[in-house]
Amino acid sequence: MAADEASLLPPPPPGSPRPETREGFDDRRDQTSQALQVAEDSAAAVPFFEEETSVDPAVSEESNGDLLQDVDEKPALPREQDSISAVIQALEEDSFIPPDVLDATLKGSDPAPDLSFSLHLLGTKYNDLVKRWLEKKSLEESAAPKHETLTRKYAELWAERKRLYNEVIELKGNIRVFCRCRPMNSEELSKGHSSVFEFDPSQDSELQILTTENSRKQFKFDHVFGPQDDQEAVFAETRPMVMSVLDGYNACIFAYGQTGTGKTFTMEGTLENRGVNYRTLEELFRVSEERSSLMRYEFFVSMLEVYNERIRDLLPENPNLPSKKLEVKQAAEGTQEVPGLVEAQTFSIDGVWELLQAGARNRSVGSTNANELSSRSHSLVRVTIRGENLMNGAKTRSHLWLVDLAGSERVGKIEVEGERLKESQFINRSLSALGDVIAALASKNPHSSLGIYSHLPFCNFFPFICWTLMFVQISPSSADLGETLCSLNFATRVRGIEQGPARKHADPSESFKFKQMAEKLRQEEKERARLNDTLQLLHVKYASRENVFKEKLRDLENQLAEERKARHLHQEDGNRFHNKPPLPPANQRRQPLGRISSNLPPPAQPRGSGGGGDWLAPVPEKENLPSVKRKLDNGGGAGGGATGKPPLMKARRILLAPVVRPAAAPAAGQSRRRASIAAVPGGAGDRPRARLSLAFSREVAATAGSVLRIPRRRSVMMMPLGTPDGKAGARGGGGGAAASGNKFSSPPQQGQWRSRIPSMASPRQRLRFLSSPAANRNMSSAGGGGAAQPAGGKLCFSVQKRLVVGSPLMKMKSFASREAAAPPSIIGRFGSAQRILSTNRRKSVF
Ligand SMILES: Nc1ncnc2c1ncn2[C@@H]1O[C@H](COP(=O)(O)OP(=O)(O)OP(=O)(O)O)[C@@H](O)[C@H]1O
Repeated sequence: MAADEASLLPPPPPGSPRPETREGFDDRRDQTSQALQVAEDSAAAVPFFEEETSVDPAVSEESNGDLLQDVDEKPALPREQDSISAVIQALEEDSFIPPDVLDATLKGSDPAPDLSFSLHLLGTKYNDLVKRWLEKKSLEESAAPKHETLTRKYAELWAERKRLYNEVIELKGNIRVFCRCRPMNSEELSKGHSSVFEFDPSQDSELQILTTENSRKQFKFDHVFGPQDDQEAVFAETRPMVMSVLDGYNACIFAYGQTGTGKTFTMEGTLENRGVNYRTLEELFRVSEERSSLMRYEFFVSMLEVYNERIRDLLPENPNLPSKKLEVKQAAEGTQEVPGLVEAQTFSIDGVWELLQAGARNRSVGSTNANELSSRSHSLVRVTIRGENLMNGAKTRSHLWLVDLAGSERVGKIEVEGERLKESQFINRSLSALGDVIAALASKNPHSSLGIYSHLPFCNFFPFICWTLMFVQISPSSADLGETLCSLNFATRVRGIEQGPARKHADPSESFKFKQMAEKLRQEEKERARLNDTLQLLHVKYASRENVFKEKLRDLENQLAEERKARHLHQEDGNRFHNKPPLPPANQRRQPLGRISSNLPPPAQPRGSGGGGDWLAPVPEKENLPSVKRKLDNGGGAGGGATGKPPLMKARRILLAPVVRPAAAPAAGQSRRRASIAAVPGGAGDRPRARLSLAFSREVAATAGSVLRIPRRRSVMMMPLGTPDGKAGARGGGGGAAASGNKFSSPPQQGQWRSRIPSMASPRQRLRFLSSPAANRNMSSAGGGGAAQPAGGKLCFSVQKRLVVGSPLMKMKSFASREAAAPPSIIGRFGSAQRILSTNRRKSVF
């Protein structure tokens, strides 16, 4: 046995009998190997392994733990024979063999030590297998949810990447224009032509054309490739756009330019310098391989040629048969199709080059003076990509058009005639149509171009194309300057059309200016909206307030009407006052004038020669009506003839009844405006005093529609109108003169009056009480004992109150003009309102 073979055997356990001879050892090794093989085979065959997918990891771990626990708990078997039985039983039951049982197989004097050793080895191996299997199963099951989460996340990220990628492509522009200038060829150099192409590689989107010796014309494109840029550099810029085709977007790359400027070189290239077509397919295969775990792609290549407005298949199934005529038709789902066009499926990049070359060989080529190998047809390669998402089953189908257009040179330059002239005309017409189609595409109404340019089939596909890349190929030679400028102008037009309102290539400073303007406009719009809202709110507020005011006005008018009505009734009642003036019902005493008027005395008889008798006659209307005023002027003036003064002005409110006013505040629902005059016994001194308590409500209607706010309650203390000797004798009109003198010349004191008279139910009761001897006694004692009593126990005074609203000075001036000699006495002032006592109107109260 070789040494290395011996090293493969496991070391025998300590204490185990070892064979002495090489032969014995070899036999034992063979037996062990056979036993191991049998054990492994049996382990592979037992259902234990087949059931692995149905075992719960928690349960398996638990059972594993139980097994190990059982091992610990089982007592060591003393006898070797028993241990062998235990091992065999464990194997039969597919359970873990306890290590001590295994060890026991080697102990003692076994008649077959090799068998014991083999059994031990087998058991150990078996235990290892069970342990590994359990670990593997546990790992698999714990990783399963993670695997699912990761797969889902991957799918989400992939979808997001796809969206962002295509968004970037869109932001870069749906139509991009690259310019490529080929190097000067030997013929041009030999003829001594100079290069008109100027290009700074650091400014890779600008080029300049020397139009004359001193002037240049600048052009800007998405990218400019100079003569030194190779095919790889060109494709590096193209690659990002190609990728979106795999995401299900249609795309188109076409080369445009004068004959011999390198269109075919850019698109097809050569074996050494493969062009865009080959590199694109190569890239598509590479990426599809990358995505193979998520997507499955199928690629189909078609090649066709448009020659003199006829479509020809460049990959016919049988090249020997004449090519059939193809047409672009609209499919049922609205897409454009070319029925009958061969679609060659390609499974790898290996066969693509051959395929492209075969198609290129079938192109209609001719020879002109401009370029011997110039193609007089448009060559189109269509790559169809069918994709299927392996996770959700979503399917996509997209086309990539790779177009090598015919030379764009003007007919006049090429000296052709006959068939060649016809070709040139077709070419020029189709190229001019291409511009129109692109313009329609850029004007966001690409469907308008459908069907009108069937001679350029890929134009019909433009509406379904997500993005387009145009290579404008130019020659650097001064001999081709005219054609170069034409091509560049056309490309500029294509790019300019696309730029329009698009998002790219806007001047940064201009865009910043526009952004600022837009921001300002937005702010102004916001402000305008805010002001509008405020205005609306004010309108609403104004409308609600107007309603409130209208309501108030209506209330006031109602009150005024009630007052008029009450006054009218009270004046009628006044005619019967000598008997018992009736009080209006409590609910009609809300208005102060109603209350006052309810106590009107009976009309006084004319006294004296003044004959002012009729001024006290019941006035049907308000006292400040013009008719009344005239009456007052005539009668009152005469009545007050003792002074001979004309009345100051119309009185608005007249209080005639002496009212004992309780100190308590008016109950809710009572009149808001009250005026009362109470004649009460005076204080110390021999002069009887009458206290006039004038209480005003908070609001006094000064004029219709205006409300004057005054303090809720005021009491005005006034001197009584009795005679200095204490006789408050009855006075007629002439008595007015006495009362108008110094009785009210000094401003009255203001103070709080507290009634010492028992509260009476009604003014009439109070009046009776005041007239009674008991009251006189009562008042006399209250007044200091020494006070003279009113004659006959009767109280007689005259008072007139006037409410003047407005500036006191103005009113005074007004009074002065009419009554210069006797200014009215102001007995109370509440804000801009004054209470004035005048003597030109008097009423006697008993
Ligand atoms: N960038 C370039 N670098 C090197 N050689 C170039 C380049 N561009 C064009 N050429 C060479 O110029 C010649 C004319 O090119 P090509 O045939 O591609 O022009 P074309 O525009 O396709 O002409 P046509 O309109 O006749 O098809 C070819 O020999 C080509 O190898």
